[in-house]
Amino acid sequence: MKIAVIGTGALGGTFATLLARAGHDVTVTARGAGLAAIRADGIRLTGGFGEAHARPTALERLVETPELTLVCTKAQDAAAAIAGNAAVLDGSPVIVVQNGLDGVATASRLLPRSECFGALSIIAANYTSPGRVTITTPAPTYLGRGSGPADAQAARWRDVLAEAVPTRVIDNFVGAQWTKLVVNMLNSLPAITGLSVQEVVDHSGLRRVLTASMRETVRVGMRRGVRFGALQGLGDARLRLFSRLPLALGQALPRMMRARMGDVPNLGSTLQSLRRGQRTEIDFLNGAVVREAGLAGLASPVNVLLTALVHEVETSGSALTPAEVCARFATLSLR
Ligand SMILES: NC(=O)C1=CN([C@@H]2O[C@H](COP(=O)(O)OP(=O)(O)OC[C@H]3O[C@@H](n4cnc5c(N)ncnc54)[C@H](OP(=O)(O)O)[C@@H]3O)[C@@H](O)[C@H]2O)C=CC1
Ligand SMILES: CC(C)(CO)C(=O)C(=O)O
Repeated sequence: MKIAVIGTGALGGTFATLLARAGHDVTVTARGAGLAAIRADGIRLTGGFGEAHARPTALERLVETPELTLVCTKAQDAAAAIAGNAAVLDGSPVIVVQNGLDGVATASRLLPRSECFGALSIIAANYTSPGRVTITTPAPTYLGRGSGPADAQAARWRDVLAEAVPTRVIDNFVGAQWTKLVVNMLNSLPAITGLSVQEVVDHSGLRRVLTASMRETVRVGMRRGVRFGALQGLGDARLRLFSRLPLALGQALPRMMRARMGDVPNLGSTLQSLRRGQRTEIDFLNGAVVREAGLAGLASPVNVLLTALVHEVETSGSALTPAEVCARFATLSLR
């Protein structure tokens, strides 16, 4: 099958390489150093999905309509990346592999004639240098669209992606985006401190802040009328219970996520952007919680501060120590 991947970083590189290994005819779009590296030596993947080397066609923009396209940019780049290829993409099926709440809606707006799906990936992929990706956790990817039951088209694309990585089709994709948003509370503290996700969860003070940010996200979702979708053993009943437990007990959730992640350090995709000197996706992660809280008439002080601290580190270029982070949260009552 002719498959295009737009945005060939950590996840895009993973999908492109493994879909090529499965025998698909893969074209990727990239730019600058990434494009030059892929043209020179293809994409090399190491880690949890094994060793793989693919030599996909690499272009700045697509020139012909693929049978399936995966959009794998960070959320802040998705609109420009899709618009830049809209002339050939509109009318053909697109899967947006992205965290945050907005990916599928952005694609549907820019490609009104396309069927647009979303994929939520629990894979932890580290873009070590242009054209090089290491998988630190080989976890499943969840595919779907809308708030209803999974449909036959989603199941068809699941079958294609499953040739590359473990992929499941899910009901209530919109609710699952919220569940993934709760999981992505794992991203901001590594970006602020420079620590891995595992080190953050292992630090008692940072773990309290992390747990409070997750619980705040669940409370905002509940107030917005969200029914959390099933993802990685999490779902509506479990998350609602998590938001009501005493904070100390709630810390079992990030500990469970950490245990599933294994011990190979996971930087998270947000810290990886900072390490490459790029702006982060934070306004679409913790920032999305702040936006949704505003719409619900709720305060979201933990997510407001986490978003601000990531922007502070983006601007200063200097990480904060765990003690400095805890001091910045000292005046908030974490719950
Ligand atoms: N990495 C991970 O482990 C996981 C990531 N995710 C989510 O997946 C999504 C992708 O993340 P990730 O793979 O880490 O991101 P990366 O930053 O590693 O890769 C994104 C790629 O998109 C490219 N890009 C940006 N704008 C354009 C454009 N206009 N045209 C073409 N290419 C463009 C970037 O190029 P350049 O390098 O030139 O900027 C970069 O190579 C995010 O939403 C992330 O939150 C979800 C689960 C795990
Ligand atoms: C699940 C997690 C934290 C995996 O790294 C992720 O989604 C990310 O890094 O953006």
